[in-house]
Amino acid sequence: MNNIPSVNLADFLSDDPKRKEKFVEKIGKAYEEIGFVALKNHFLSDELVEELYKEVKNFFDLPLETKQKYEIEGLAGQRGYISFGKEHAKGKKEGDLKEFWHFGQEPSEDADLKEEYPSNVQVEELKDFNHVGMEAYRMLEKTGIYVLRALALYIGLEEHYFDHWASNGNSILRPIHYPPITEEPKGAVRAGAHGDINLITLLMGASTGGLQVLRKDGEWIDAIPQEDELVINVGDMLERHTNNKLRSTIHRVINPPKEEWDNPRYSIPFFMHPRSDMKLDCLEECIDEDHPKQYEDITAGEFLNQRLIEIGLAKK
Ligand SMILES: O=C(O)CCC(=O)C(=O)O
Ligand SMILES: [Fe+2]
Repeated sequence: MNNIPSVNLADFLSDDPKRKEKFVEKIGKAYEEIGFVALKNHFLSDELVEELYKEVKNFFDLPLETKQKYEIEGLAGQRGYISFGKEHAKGKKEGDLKEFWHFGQEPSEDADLKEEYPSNVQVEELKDFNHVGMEAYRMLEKTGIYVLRALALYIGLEEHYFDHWASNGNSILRPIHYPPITEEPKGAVRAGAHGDINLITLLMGASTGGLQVLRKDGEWIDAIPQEDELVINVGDMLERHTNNKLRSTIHRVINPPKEEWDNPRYSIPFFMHPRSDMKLDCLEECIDEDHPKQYEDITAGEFLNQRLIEIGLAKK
């Protein structure tokens, strides 16, 4: 059952101001309540999604020694391959039952950010892997910018408030492979309960099931979108910036029942980060007598570094 609200980006892009306004209200309310929506009419074509899955599956099918060539020390897991079991949810000791890849930002010439972002790691064995990944990256970034515009309006900010911070931001596209489960996982799960670090996450592949979201009443519910929908949720950076008005909801990926252990799972989240110098200080629009300021001032870069240490990807 699909328990998360579904919204249609075509409403936001429509010339009819009423449709646009309705989209803003619906997505804003959903993020105050459950923190997740399913989005239709994003900018990823079916062909691109299909090609990306093909490349991603081919990559994870490569021999482990080949994949390990692309696991590069000193990048805090921010680019290239991250091996099985390495990442764990904040506060949990068991590693998640997953291996993954990170594509990072390739900023436009005029953005003056070349020095700041490490280069992407190029997979020699698969000639289309990198360019297909980056094409999807750009379409997800474009989709995310519209979602952030809707949220800016909902909060009472100027519509384009996030544009500068999120375009050429430090976003990450993360294809994940959850391999078949071959032995009793002893406390480990495909993805332990966590909130995402970033502003918003756009997730492809949740239609295969396994993703669960923690509702305010403490109940875990399945979040299973239609095949053509992206699941989009608010992350900790946006929760913090909006002084808890928009919620970064805890979610997890559960292990399947034993008779389905043979089935691998693939999913592809896009973690939309701002530029590192964005201040995440609680917005004045979100502070009043009933909602006093909840967080210390911090930049996106500082917040990310703290969190990468807490989840096992960066060293102190
Ligand atoms: O695999 C999924 O469906 C979700 C993964 C996730 O929540 C994450 O990587 O942050
Ligand atoms: Fe997540």
